[in-house]
Order: sequence, then C-alpha cells, then structure tokens
Amino acid sequence: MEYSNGPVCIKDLERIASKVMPSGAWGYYDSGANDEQTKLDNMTAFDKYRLHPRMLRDVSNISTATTILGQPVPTPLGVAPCAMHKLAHADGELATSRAASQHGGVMILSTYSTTSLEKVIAQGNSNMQYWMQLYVYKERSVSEQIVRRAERAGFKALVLTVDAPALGRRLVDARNKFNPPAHLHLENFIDPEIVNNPDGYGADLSKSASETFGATFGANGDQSLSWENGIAWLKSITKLPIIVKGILTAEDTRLAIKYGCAGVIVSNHGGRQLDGTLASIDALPQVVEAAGDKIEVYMDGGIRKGTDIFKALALGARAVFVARPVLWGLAYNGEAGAKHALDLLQSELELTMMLSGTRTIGEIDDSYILEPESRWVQSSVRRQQKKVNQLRAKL
Ligand SMILES: Cc1cc2nc3c(=O)[nH]c(=O)nc-3n(C[C@H](O)[C@H](O)[C@H](O)COP(=O)(O)O)c2cc1C
Ligand SMILES: CCCCC(=O)C(=O)O
Repeated sequence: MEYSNGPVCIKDLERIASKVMPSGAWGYYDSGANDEQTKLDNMTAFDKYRLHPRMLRDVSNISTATTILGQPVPTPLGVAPCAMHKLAHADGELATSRAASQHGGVMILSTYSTTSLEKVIAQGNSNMQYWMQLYVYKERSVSEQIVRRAERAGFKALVLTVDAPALGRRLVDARNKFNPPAHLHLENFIDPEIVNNPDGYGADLSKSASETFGATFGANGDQSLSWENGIAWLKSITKLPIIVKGILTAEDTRLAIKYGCAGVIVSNHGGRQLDGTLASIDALPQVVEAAGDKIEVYMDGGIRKGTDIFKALALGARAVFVARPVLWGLAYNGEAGAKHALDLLQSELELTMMLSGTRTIGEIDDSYILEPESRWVQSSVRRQQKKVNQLRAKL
C-alpha cells in the first residue's frame, strides 16, 4: 500500500481537471442529465451506509485478488467505458490502457473511443482483461463488425449498454452547444470496409453530418432494441460472454439471466441518462438478490474513495468500475495521471480492508456494513443532519 506524490485524493484530481480542461470538454465529462439529481445521488448515497469494522485480526497481508468471469485478476477495480479520452489528453485511450495495465483488472473500452480497439488492447498484459462496450445500430452489420474485430483482437467480453436508446438531456452540453473538436476521430469507425458511411458515425468528427454529436448518436442507434431482438441476436453472432450495462432493477436482472447474459453492471450511466433513478449503490442490493449465484453483478457510479469500493463489494458487487476519476487523472497528467487515480483508489481500498479487519476480497460481506435502515445509522444520520442545520442557521 503506497501513496505516491501528487494530488492526495480523487477530489483533488477533479479540481485540477476542472481547471486545466477546456470548458466544453469539462462540461461534457462532468455533466449529468437534467437537474443532475442522480449524478449527485450516486456519490452521496454511499454516505448512508456505515462501516461495521472488526479489530485485532492479523492484517499484515492484504490481498485484493479476485476472479472475474472465472479469470484471476489482481483487483476488483476496473475502468468503465467512456467516450473520447482524447478530450482529456492527447494520448487518450492509449494512456489509459497503459495506466490500467500497470494495475491489472478489467478495462472496458467505449465504442466511441478516440483510439482504435486494436491499438488499445495492444497495451495490455496478462493481468488485464479487456471488454468491448457496444451500442447496437440500426445498421446491424456495423455492430457485428465491431464484435468481429473485438473477438479477433482478444477482448474477453462484450458489454452492451442498454440505458441509452437516446442520449440523456445534458443541459450543460446544450448550453455550451458542445461538439467534440474536429481533429478527433472515433477511430473504431474509420475502416470504410465495415461502415458504409464512416463519417456518419463520427470517424471524422469534422465531417459529422448532424448539428450536434448527440444527434449523430441518436440517428444511428437502434431504438427498437429489445431483449429478444438485441440480446438473443448478439448471442447468435458471438460466443463471447455478454454483460448488460445499465441495469437498475431485479426484474431486468431476471431477464438478463433468462436471456443468457454472463453478468450485469448496475449503472445509471453516471447520472447522464435518466435523471431521478436510484443511485447505483442503492439499486445494487435488489440486483444482487435477484442474481443469486447465476450471474456476476458489477456496479459503477459515484465511486470516489476506497470506502466506496468496499461498500459496493460488501453489498455484493463482484467488481466496480470508475469513469470520471480516470478521465480527471488523464487530464491532470496523461498516463501517469490516470495511473495516479487508480493508485489512489487501490491504496484506499487496501487501507479500508486493513482498518476493517478484512484480508481478502472474499471476506468482505454485508456483515461489514450497516444498512440505512439500521437504527444505529439512522441516529447517526439524524445527529449529522442536526449539526448541518445548526451550521446553516449560523451562516
Ligand atoms: C464522459 C463520459 C463518457 C461516457 N461514455 C460512455 C460510453 O461511451 N459508453 C457507456 O456505456 N458509458 C459511458 N459513460 C458512462 C460510464 O461508463 C459510467 O457508467 C459512469 O460514468 C460511472 O460513473 P462515474 O463517472 O461516477 O464513475 C460515460 C461517462 C462519462 C462521464
Ligand atoms: C455520444 C456518445 C455516447 C457517449 C456516452 O455514453 C456518454 O456521453 O455518456
């Protein structure tokens, strides 16, 4: 467990990124949909869950090793798929991939990456699993070719994002009239052999036909997607495990099992899609319960500290993913900055394990957490609220 020099927590990285990034790009990374209730909830919801640590255990050896999809990985902390890392730093996804490789674990690559999937996975090593994130397009052959390329390149799973039949309404982007800079390319679409109209998918963003990036996204996506015509179709064209990203209910978890998915990611897309959903950490328990031991459950959304990771694991997540913290790290200092973000979270997880008397990931269960209903937590939340009110009254 080591803390390197530099910003001392993810919040520091956020502050730095907000200062060094151009306002349009910063707005795009930061924004949630509408009132940003869900974006904010994703973070604050963790506070309701209090830890229930055990003492006097031998914590001289802490291991975060675990397995994901049956493969050993050194950590349950992974990188969530995010579009356009080159908005943060010229080295983009190559830098993120190199940073993640020094950690090991899972990196999910967005279809909307500004570096081709082949180049990104080439930075990996045996400690890494790469998963390819997909959207399904009206022109199914485009999605199918991305699947084929991901298979050939060695991606271990497909992550189908199901919470974005259209892009959420992000007011900051609307006010900024945000469009990515014209010199960026969505490189996964550059190969004209696989796409009839690559620029219509953002291969060359300077030639993007639509007025805004969001409109391009909406125009290509298959809004008629369903479990039957989406998951069953994907299963018919590939043997890679399929993970659905964007699940928030027990009902959809049962359908994911029924349709043969290997896992679900509990996620509300960082609060960027439907505003007003449950925070990811609050939706997690019902999904874990419905999943039983039939499929793996992962989560993303609002993780900013090692204790957040610990709480998600205690509530039954097999792994967690972070998006904005890695982007902020990239904006701060490219590969070293992205690594710094992951280092901070990894070190904080190890410290949390040590201070709570857990030595392995397998030991972390719900006996280490007090649920919000617990009277101990409620009284403590009430006391805090009283303090906040007193402070407010003095202002
Ligand atoms: C700038 C940005 C771009 C994103 N792009 C994608 C994407 O291309 N595909 C996807 O499935 N999710 C995308 N997401 C959602 C993330 O994968 C993830 O669900 C969410 O941001 C996690 O919350 P966090 O940012 O609080 O860690 C994006 C998120 C951000 C912030
Ligand atoms: C427009 C590309 C979609 C990226 C995305 O999923 C997001 O911005 O949240």
